[in-house]
Order: sequence, then C-alpha cells, then structure tokens
Amino acid sequence: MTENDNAVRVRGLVKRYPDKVAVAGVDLDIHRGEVFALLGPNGAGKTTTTEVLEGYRRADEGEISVLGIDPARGDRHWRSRIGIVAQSSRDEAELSVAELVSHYAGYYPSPRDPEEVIAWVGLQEKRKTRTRKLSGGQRRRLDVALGVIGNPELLFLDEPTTGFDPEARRQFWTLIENLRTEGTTILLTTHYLDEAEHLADRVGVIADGRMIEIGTPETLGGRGARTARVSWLDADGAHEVRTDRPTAEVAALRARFNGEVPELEVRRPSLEDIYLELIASVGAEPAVLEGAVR
Ligand SMILES: Nc1ncnc2c1ncn2[C@@H]1O[C@H](COP(=O)(O)OP(=O)(O)OP(=O)(O)O)[C@@H](O)[C@H]1O
Repeated sequence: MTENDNAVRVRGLVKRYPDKVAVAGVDLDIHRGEVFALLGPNGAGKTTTTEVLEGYRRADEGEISVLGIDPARGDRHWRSRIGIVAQSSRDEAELSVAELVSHYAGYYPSPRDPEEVIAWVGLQEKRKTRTRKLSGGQRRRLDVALGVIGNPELLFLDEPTTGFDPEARRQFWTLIENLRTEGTTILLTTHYLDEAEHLADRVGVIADGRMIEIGTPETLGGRGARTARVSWLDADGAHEVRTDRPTAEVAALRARFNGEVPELEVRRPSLEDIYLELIASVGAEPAVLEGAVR
C-alpha cells in the first residue's frame, strides 16, 4: 500500500507525559474520503493522538504519516491542507463572524468563499455579530467554519458537538455529511455513540492509550456481540434467548402461540452496548457516557 491510499498512517505511536503514558503503541489507518470516529473514555488518549497527527505534539515513538508527511516536519503548505476544530475555541471576541472568517481565509492558498462558508454553517444572520456574543452552539459552528475555510483535505473534529441540543446536533451532522460527500477525510473524536454510529464509516475504540478495536459501526465487537435478544412472556413468566437468527426464532414463537406472542421484543445491541462491553473487557471505566449526558 502506498502513502497515497491513506490520509493517515500510524504505526506504534507512543506519547509519554512525565507521570503517564498517554498513548501506548497505537496503529491507525484512515482511508482517504472516510469519516473515522475515535471513541474512548475520558483520558483514553484521543486528544493526544489527534494532537500528534495535527503536528501540535511530538510523538516519543512511532511512524506517523499525515497526507504523506510526518507531522513533526509539516510545513506551511502541509498545514494548509488540514483543518482543525479543537476542543476549546480560540478567542477573537471583538471581531464579527464575517471579519473572522475572512481573516482566516487569508491564511490559505485556496480558501473557500467566506460568505458561502458562513451560510453553510447557518450563521448568515449572525455575520455582523461579534463572536463573543454568540451562543455556545453558534460559536461551535463558527469553529467549524474556521476549520473548513482553507478547503482542507483532512479535517480534525475534536468533540465538535459537546453541549449541543438535539436539533443543533442534527444540523451539524448534515454539515459533516455534506463535507464527506465532497470528499473531505474526517477524523472525529466524540463522546456520543449515536454520533459515531450516524456519521462514521469506521470507528476505533481506544482505552488506556491502546486501540482495542477498529471496525465499522455495524461490525464492531464481532459477531458474538451482535447476537439479538428475543424476549417474550408466557404463563411461566419472562423468557429471553440470544440468537443469530431472530426472524426464525420469532416465526417459531408465533407458531407456538398461534399468532400473537405476548410481550414479544427483539433487541439488537446498539453501538453503545457494544462499546460498553469492549471497554469493560479491558477493565476501563466507561466514563464516556457520563460525558455524554452532562
Ligand atoms: N499536557 C499533558 N501533561 C501531562 N499529562 C497529560 C497532558 N495531556 C494529557 N495528559 C494525560 O494523558 C492522558 C490522555 O489524555 P487525552 O487528553 O489524550 O485523553 P482523551 O481521550 O482525549 O480524554 P477526554 O475524552 O477527556 O478528552 C490523560 O491521563 C491525561 O491526563
């Protein structure tokens, strides 16, 4: 495989802090044009990994290639090919939305049209508003506008929708889907399992600095974890079976009950169920879910 096949190629990434190994040997390939979601509990090493890929932190060990370049040696041209929406936004409180987006456009060799980007993130009505007066959700959309103004090939989104209400989150998802349709490669870290399920082509679960598993939202956890649960009620009480063939199981039950099966329920594990099983299997705390409801 050549460098060009993958937007990101990481082998054996290690990052140590004085009192902590934050990333303990991670391998990761992100294909061009895909949306890849990194999931994991608080402190798992997601932000550290992302910051190494962005060139903001140096790896202690490992081979890292981002758009064919080692981020530790990334020059201005390389930097102009990536877009970053970090966890905390920058603060240029006195500029208006339009001023700030135009200002950022000036940093890039072939930026998008600022007015188009402002419209695209749904901030037309705020274009003259000073950024300090924006709500949290509006500020986050502005962050995305600043992340994509340079027309990046690869976009890093670190917990982009934390604090959004459900409607704002849906709107944001549409933005990301549009970017993906245009061919932008996206690395997303998120605390929301439904967000990963909705947006990601593939998901990587990281805990204690290690990549536990990589798969599509449909295949993560393997076949065993995907087993459906069929439950029903009869004179003896509640019953549940786990099965790979829920349709056949339901047909058999219907035959046994002559049609209607009392309290019949067929449940497939959600990505959240599978994530929790994976995290539990390595003894890590699934604190990600507390993050999700705060
Ligand atoms: N600058 C730093 N100095 C020392 N330790 C750090 C530093 N940055 C992160 N760490 C530690 O490294 C570990 C990984 O942190 P990181 O921020 O990468 O995790 P994360 O998965 O992004 O977590 P969260 O979901 O909470 O953002 C944590 O134990 C954290 O405390």
